[in-house]
Amino acid sequence: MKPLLEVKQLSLAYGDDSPVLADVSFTISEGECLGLVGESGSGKSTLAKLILGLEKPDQGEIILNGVHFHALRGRALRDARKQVQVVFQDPTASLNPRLPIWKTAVEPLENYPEVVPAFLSGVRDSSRNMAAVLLDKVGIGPELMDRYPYQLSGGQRQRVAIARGLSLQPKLLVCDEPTSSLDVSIQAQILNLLKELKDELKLSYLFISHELASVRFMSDRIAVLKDGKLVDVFVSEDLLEDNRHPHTRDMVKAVLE
Ligand SMILES: Nc1ncnc2c1ncn2[C@@H]1O[C@H](COP(=O)(O)OP(=O)(O)OP(=O)(O)O)[C@@H](O)[C@H]1O
Repeated sequence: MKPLLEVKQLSLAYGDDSPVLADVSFTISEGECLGLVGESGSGKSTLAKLILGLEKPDQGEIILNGVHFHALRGRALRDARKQVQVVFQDPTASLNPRLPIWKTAVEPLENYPEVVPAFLSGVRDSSRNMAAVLLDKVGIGPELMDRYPYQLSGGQRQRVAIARGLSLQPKLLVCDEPTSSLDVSIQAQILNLLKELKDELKLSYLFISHELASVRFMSDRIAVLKDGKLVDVFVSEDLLEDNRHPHTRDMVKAVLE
């Protein structure tokens, strides 16, 4: 399958500290979900920030659809940015408390008036109608459209954040611990929703979590990050194989115990 994202020998250190990421390389194909798992502090969120263009690497390259991301400037950078969107861990922090949720859902489309996602083609002239379609995709009915974030449950807020992430019909959605702030009972609903949306909209995901079970459920392949280095990359079905890296085996053991 064609690589959508190529990450090549990425390294980053903050100041004189030891590197947060060292020589990290991987690819994500079109339509693939790559799970990224690692302990707290292993560098997962930093890697996400690099892919989103929020940080610059000291060394290495990020290539999106054949284009070198960090070489881009101006309009070309703006065009590339819309292809990669993100859903963060805490929807309360990522939603504007002063906006009704329908406005938050379509905000990115206001910054990119030229973008017409296929699923919004019939309603592009009305922000409110676009919001209704988007929110419906994530299971938020029109009766909730005018609510503010504080009037929703955590799971509903994360659904709105997902709607916003999808609004520009990105190629890649970076999901950075998208269920970690939610009740266990709600986590499975959000994972199922993300899976359905991935198939429906033919998205690729970088799915980041410290929870092996969620990563295994979501991902086609799994990459294991330890102290800023990728120590293991494998297809999800091979998680329990004998030839896994010792660190991966330790993580599996910890879950089973
Ligand atoms: N802006 C920064 N300045 C200095 N150090 C940083 C900065 N951001 C992250 N770090 C350090 O980089 C390391 C990796 O952090 P990162 O947030 O990427 O890890 P993580 O795997 O996402 O952890 P968690 O699962 O706890 O979110 C940590 O030691 C962190 O303290």
